[in-house]
Amino acid sequence: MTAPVTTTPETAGPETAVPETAVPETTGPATAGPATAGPETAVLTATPGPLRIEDYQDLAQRRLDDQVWDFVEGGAGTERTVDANRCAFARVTLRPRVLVDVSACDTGTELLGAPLATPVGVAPTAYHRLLHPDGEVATALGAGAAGALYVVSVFASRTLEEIAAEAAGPLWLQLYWLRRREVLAGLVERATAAGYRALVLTVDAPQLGRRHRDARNGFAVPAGISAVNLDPALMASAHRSDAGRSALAVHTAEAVDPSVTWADLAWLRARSELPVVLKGILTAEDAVLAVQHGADAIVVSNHGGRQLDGAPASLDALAEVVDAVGAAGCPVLFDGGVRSGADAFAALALGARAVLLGRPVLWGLAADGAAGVAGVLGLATEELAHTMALAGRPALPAVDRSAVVLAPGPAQGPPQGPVHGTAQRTAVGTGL
Ligand SMILES: Cc1cc2nc3c(=O)[nH]c(=O)nc-3n(C[C@H](O)[C@H](O)[C@H](O)COP(=O)(O)O)c2cc1C
Ligand SMILES: CCCCC(=O)C(=O)O
Repeated sequence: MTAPVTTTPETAGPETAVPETAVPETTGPATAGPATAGPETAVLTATPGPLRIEDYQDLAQRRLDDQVWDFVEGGAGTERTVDANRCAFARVTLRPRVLVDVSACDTGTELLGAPLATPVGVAPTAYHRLLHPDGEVATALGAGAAGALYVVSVFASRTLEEIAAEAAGPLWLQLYWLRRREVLAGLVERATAAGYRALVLTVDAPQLGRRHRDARNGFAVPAGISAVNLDPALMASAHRSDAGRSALAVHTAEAVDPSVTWADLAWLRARSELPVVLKGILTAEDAVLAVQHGADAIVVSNHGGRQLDGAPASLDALAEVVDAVGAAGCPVLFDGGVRSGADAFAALALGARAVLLGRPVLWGLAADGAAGVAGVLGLATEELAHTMALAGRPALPAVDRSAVVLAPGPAQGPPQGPVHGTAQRTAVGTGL
């Protein structure tokens, strides 16, 4: 279990006095020490708060135990799809226009009827109490402070009602198709009553991906943290640690129905008036089927490379899906590998209406609870506005395909050998 967090600044050098703690006021500027100091005065150089989203990753890694770190960072199989998500952003070139009035850049948008201050939102991720004692309530506070959409995971470790009570912005509920339909129906009812505004059905996980890090770690959800919105009887296997296998994989196999098909979507539709969003679409064929089956929105996603290893980078699938739904007017959201406002800009330019952050929000949460979540989302939004200004696109409708070139990717390379626990990933991408 992770202790409540105070942020330890980067060490500035052996002879430099570093304050004990410096809790970042979200992304506030560095407070510099005295500019000059006499020989008898200690030189105080406070290090800046996080300047890039990956700064939160560093802070999070220092706070999390190795197993939780591996659960967050890891992906399926060789993790080549995890890598592909990031590498795709390194193939983006931005095409700036000049002499455009960019004195005010507007990141505001609208999604399924809700106005949003930013098109950068929170992707559904499980068990936030692994990262911070307040769990999803802290995430909701952070998302609300940033004016961002928060998609709550069905595997949340706080109740849907607790989360809703603290949320200042719109909430959507992500669902897996549970074998026990009455549990699924109950969740839909509760979400509707608590004011959630859409149901997001994740369709890329009929089984959990083969996540070698979690299997090696015998990763299980620690006692005291659980998916409290599910029947406790459903949770036993998620807590049982066995060397060589992931308890989450066992639990998913028990809880999630792999036989669900397009035809079942009518059942969900009939249960609720809420819009239904399908998350995990990567092909034009499925995008067309989604529209035909009445999806109100689609999330282009490969689950952060945690499901089908070898699936395309999300960014490479985006234009195909946008083109396929084109005239239907079904909004397309995007996730996978977004680590900066420039990355968000690229996905928006390729046709996404909004982008969701998965791991970065968890880094912010681990680093500094609600303030860390607000910090990550605020930083991404600030960087997006900055990119819009320098690219000469002061509003989101102007962030269109003329603003980017995405060079074709190389065929994905051969596996790069075994994935080791707490492996370091190479940072690549547009990185502001
Ligand atoms: C620790 C972790 C837990 C996740 N849990 C869920 C989940 O419960 N439901 C879901 O649909 N996706 C889940 N995802 C996938 C995210 O919603 C999202 O697709 C992915 O993280 C986006 O990629 P990114 O992490 O590179 O931003 C999870 C991802 C991570 C890293
Ligand atoms: C049983 C937890 C599954 C959550 C999930 O979707 C993920 O870890 O990617």
